[in-house]
Amino acid sequence: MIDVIKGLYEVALERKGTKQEGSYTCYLFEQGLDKILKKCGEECSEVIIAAKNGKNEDTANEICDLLYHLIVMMVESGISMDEVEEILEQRRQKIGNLKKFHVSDHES
Ligand SMILES: N=c1c2ncn([C@@H]3O[C@H](COP(=O)(O)OP(=O)(O)OP(=O)(O)O)[C@@H](O)[C@H]3O)c2ncn1[C@@H]1O[C@H](COP(=O)(O)O)[C@@H](O)[C@H]1O
Repeated sequence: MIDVIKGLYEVALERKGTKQEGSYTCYLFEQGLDKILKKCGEECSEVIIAAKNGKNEDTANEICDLLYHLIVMMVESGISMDEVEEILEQRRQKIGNLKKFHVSDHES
């Protein structure tokens, strides 16, 4: 999966650098960060609704929409894949992340 995501990031970077006729990614970059963030918000809500509806195929599709728009947002904001990967890798070293207040929230 990480290779597909990295590939998508590369395509988005390319679209940011070179305008291409009929490209939805170029359209998003032209519209700017606010539009991209709006789409991230919409797609996030659609993931939640699909998950709540319990149809995994629909949810998986919405997750793909969200991932795509997050990647466009990363490119627009200048956040690299390596940056995110490094944070995920650091977190992977840590276990036992449940905080005490989470436990008491759960119990109450
Ligand atoms: N993964 C995606 C991807 N996921 C979703 N979408 C588009 O995201 C849009 C979301 O649909 P919506 O109905 O929410 O939005 P809309 O009404 O079409 O547009 P808005 O006016 O709301 O912005 C659709 O047009 C989808 O086609 C994507 N568009 C592009 N990609 C990838 O980007 C690559 C380059 O695409 P182009 O930039 O179009 O060449 C493609 O090969 C894909 O790999």
